[in-house]
Amino acid sequence: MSKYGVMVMGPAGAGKSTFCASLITHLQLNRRSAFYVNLDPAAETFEHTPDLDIKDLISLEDVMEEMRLGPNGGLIYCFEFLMENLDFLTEALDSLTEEYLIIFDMPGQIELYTHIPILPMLVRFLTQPGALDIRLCAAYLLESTFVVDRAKYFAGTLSAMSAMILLEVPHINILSKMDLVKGQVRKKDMKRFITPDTSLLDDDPADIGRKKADVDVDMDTHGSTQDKDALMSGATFKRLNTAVAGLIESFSMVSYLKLDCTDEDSVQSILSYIDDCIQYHEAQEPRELVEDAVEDE
Ligand SMILES: Nc1nc2c(ncn2[C@@H]2O[C@H](COP(=O)(O)OP(=O)(O)OP(=O)(O)O)[C@@H](O)[C@H]2O)c(=O)[nH]1
Ligand SMILES: [Mg+2]
Repeated sequence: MSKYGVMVMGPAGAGKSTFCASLITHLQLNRRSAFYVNLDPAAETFEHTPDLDIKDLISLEDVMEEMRLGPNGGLIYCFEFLMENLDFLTEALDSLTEEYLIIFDMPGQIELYTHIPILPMLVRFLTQPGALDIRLCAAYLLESTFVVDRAKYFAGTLSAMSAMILLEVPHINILSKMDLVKGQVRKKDMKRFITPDTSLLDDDPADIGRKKADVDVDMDTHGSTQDKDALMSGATFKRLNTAVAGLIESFSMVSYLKLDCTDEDSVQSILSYIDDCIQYHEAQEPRELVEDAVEDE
């Protein structure tokens, strides 16, 4: 029996857990079954209680204390431990029917998506035919506020592309928290972020619908604007960004869907893409026909 799932990934604070919560609420409202798997050993609070929580296997706090590791090393240890104890996943997921959408809420440490092979191994295990056989879609979230700093946006896009190449499963990229940039970036300029446009690097920030002064104020919240300007405007930095953007363009793999978790239609639209990617409805249709027939009697 096939199972269906989505793995929600992306950098820290991108809105992964919020998206998982919105998705579950939306599925419940539409009488669909969700199975929520928290794979973030540091996550404390949830809008929906996880059906399976990695913290029941191992907690990051314990690992950091007992192994004397920092948060990133601790997280890698937790995932290595999970890979040695895959029964933890098999026992919980094996009996799920094709009705369920299994939602994996992942941690935000970027190392997990770029530096080490643990995630590809986990995905291979979850999707292996004859075993759990989950039809899995990866959803990679990037914060839409990154569009005010093009270097950050292209770096984030590169990490999304890296995850796509590493995981080798159907993949959608999502610009999250769209409500935060509404009215700040013109629609036609937004299109250039939806499908990355390298010429963005040649523009002045004021040209894409925001004043340079506003962007500098944003930067100031993360550190000294003066220092940042000096560091981030050098010719070498520009060449690096152009090379990164050129790489992204030459692969031509990444484009984004827009997500605003506060908008039900937006969540539905992303869910439709996920359903299409994993062909969820193909397995459900015969069941719905039978139900309709019973109702008609
Ligand atoms: N305005 C707005 N805020 C959002 C949205 N999605 C998430 N947030 C906020 O962004 C912050 C981080 O959201 P999380 O869902 O915890 O992000 P995460 O990716 O799970 O974070 P980590 O698990 O720590 O990597 C929270 O304060 C959320 O309320 C959104 O669509 N709009
Ligand atoms: Mg989270």
